[in-house]
Amino acid sequence: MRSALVIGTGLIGTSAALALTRRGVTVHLADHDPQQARTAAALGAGTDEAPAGPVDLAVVAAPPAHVAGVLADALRGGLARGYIDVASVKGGPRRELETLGLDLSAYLGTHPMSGREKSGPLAATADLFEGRPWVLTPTRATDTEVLNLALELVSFCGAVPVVMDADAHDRAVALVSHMPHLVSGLVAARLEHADEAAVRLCGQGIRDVTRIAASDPAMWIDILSANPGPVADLLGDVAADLEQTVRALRALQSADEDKRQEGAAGVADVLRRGNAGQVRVPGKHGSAPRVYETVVVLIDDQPGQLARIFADAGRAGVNIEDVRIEHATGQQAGLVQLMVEPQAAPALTAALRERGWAIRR
Ligand SMILES: NC(=O)C1=CN([C@@H]2O[C@H](COP(=O)(O)OP(=O)(O)OC[C@H]3O[C@@H](n4cnc5c(N)ncnc54)[C@H](O)[C@@H]3O)[C@@H](O)[C@H]2O)C=CC1
Ligand SMILES: O=C(O)C(=O)Cc1ccc(O)cc1
Repeated sequence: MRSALVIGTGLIGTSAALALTRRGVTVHLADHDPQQARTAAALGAGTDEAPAGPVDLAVVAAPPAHVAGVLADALRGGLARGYIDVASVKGGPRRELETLGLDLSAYLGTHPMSGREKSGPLAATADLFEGRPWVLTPTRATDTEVLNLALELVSFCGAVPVVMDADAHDRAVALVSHMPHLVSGLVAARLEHADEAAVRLCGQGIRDVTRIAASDPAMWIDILSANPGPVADLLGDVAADLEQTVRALRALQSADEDKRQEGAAGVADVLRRGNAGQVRVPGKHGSAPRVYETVVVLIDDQPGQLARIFADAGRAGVNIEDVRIEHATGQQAGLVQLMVEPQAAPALTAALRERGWAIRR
């Protein structure tokens, strides 16, 4: 691929454009808000000048509700040899395009399974898609050339291609992205009017559960509007589980010992099923889930502390697989959780202690 046109230069479009530019592709940037395209160009994602002729690949990265319209205009204008979109839902935009009666052989619906809770070009990074699945939904009518152009883009972005049927994709993302998003929002909503004294006690658990609730509501209304059925079905299942859990907790308040035992069994059941589901969440780079040991280090909230810990871990020959930081409420201190292979944990603990770090259990 030598040239590309990215239409919609927000988080996803600009991230893809940055990755393509780094691989030597000439990238043209367009957005219905020209300021967004100018910002993306200023970040080094390409040029906001229109291409002189058709490009190899047009990448439509506008919100889902606009995808079919933007694609239809691009197809009619003959702007590229191949056309893809990156919208979070795949069935709706394809059906919309089909009703317009266009030849869709040069179009392929795709979805990179990577995002952030921030939007716009300033949140973009060239490595956003690295190691993440990128779903491709070809049909029998899809040109092989277009599929190959999309595979080249996925490879330039360092992502892992996954081929799926569009509707199967929409059911899958309802389960792993859309329904969890709403549940995260529902949990976070309980904090809106909570006492400040309670909110101050927030720890890593609630931070993990509510992180994605910080996303842009406008974008998510678009996504959920394009996939309401599968999300409602799953949320209905969650609601049934919630009702059962509330009944079990009420039983735990009972004076009757048998009722209390029934309640404990009900709560234990939901926790056990949660454990069974959680271990199925893939590890980083989409590999099988791994169980790491956590080494916890107390740090002062000062510049350079993390870099020093990583350097000390590197000197001890230990690879840090993952890292989390928990900030101590109201204090200039934090707890750094270093996730490492279980056999590496004792060596890391010893090496960090020797270098003066305070290790916590
Ligand atoms: N945010 C995320 O985490 C992910 C989003 N996606 C999908 O990527 C697409 C873009 O999302 P983001 O980059 O997050 O949104 P964003 O809000 O950062 O960027 C969207 C851009 O599209 C532009 N735009 C809106 N209507 C347009 C139109 N008619 N023509 C041209 N440009 C138009 C906006 O001005 C904005 O610059 C959406 O379809 C979304 O479903 C896919 C994976 C992850
Ligand atoms: O970060 C997360 O947990 C996400 O779920 C990000 C995300 C958001 C939207 C998408 O279409 C794909 C991925």
